[in-house]
Amino acid sequence: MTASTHWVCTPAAELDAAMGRAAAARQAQLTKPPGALGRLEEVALRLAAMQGRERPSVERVRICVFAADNGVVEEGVSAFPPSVTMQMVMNMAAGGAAISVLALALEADIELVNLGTATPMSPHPAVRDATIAPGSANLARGPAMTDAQCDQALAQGRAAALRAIDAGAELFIGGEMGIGNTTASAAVACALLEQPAAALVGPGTGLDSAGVKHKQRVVARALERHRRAAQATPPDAGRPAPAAVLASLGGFDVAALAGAYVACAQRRLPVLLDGFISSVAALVAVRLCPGAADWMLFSHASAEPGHALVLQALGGVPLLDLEMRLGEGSGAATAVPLLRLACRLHGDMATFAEAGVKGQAPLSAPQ
Ligand SMILES: O=C(O)c1ccc[n+]([C@@H]2O[C@H](COP(=O)([O-])O)[C@@H](O)[C@H]2O)c1
Ligand SMILES: Cc1cc2nc[nH]c2cc1C
Repeated sequence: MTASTHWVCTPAAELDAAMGRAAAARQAQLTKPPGALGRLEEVALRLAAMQGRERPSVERVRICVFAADNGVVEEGVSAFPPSVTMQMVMNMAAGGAAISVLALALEADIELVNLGTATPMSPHPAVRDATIAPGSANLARGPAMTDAQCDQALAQGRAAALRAIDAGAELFIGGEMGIGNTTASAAVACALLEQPAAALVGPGTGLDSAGVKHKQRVVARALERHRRAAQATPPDAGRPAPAAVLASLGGFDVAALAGAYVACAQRRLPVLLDGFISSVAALVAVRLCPGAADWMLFSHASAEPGHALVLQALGGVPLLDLEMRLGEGSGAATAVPLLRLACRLHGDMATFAEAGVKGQAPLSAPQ
């Protein structure tokens, strides 16, 4: 591990358990049968413990989309060409992408960070240029990133989280745009969860079943290459094993998301995870910094089949299942209104005493 990446091992902040209890006490007074608002209640209590406020709020949302290309696309693992990555970032900057529309509708801040596309991107005032390289290398044939590139991507994620905190964000959503990144994400998840390629590889942007089979073979080859390389090279004593997996099999966007999630957890900013790629990055974050798990909320179940296994490993049950599989942070953005409603209900409902409603304690059966 380079000195510049020691920060990923700094423990996450602790939740404010006392505030969680205070919020639970308030929730018990609200004019409803206990538990009747279901998981909206749990969300409000978790946010209270994260934000250290009895009445949490997620009005100020920061969405940060990390864009990067993936050299593994030369193996024919995506239904779309890599040029789409750059074109979609321009579309996001122009307001035409799904995440642009969602951010506007939610009045959320959106930041676009270019970590390196295969097709050169013209400078744009709405796109932060943080180019590391014109995409990662082909992970089926060699490491996707050098350790230095991986550390740079992690640091870009951290910098984005710190900017969100400086801007007063109450909730962080990380999104990504990168043709080929479901291959990189599946490879990272297979290595971390010790699963075969078939358990985590899916159609991504829309491969047919023959395409998925081919993609599985490519990931299996990458895992074998990674295994041999790890055996041949003694592990860098200072480098955490998950960071080595990330550099070998990941992508710049996955690394930046992982860095952002770790930094949010260290600085007390709640994170709302998105779909498959975001959740694999969250798995990396938790393996680097176990306490990061406390700061994560789960928005939706992606239609990408591998997502279920990653969610299971994270112990997360998503709020929504809308069969979305877009990425960009779009599933997380779609769940923001639910989080806002959970906070409003928790903060603004009357208590039994305020409303003069009797029967706060459940009636006991007559003796
Ligand atoms: O977030 C998800 O669950 C998700 C599932 C499938 C595809 N994607 C998006 O599709 C792109 C990657 O797909 P692919 O097939 O090129 O690996 C990338 O830009 C992702 O944002 C995203
Ligand atoms: C058009 C398009 C938009 C996307 N957004 C996220 N991933 C994407 C992949 C494609 C192909």
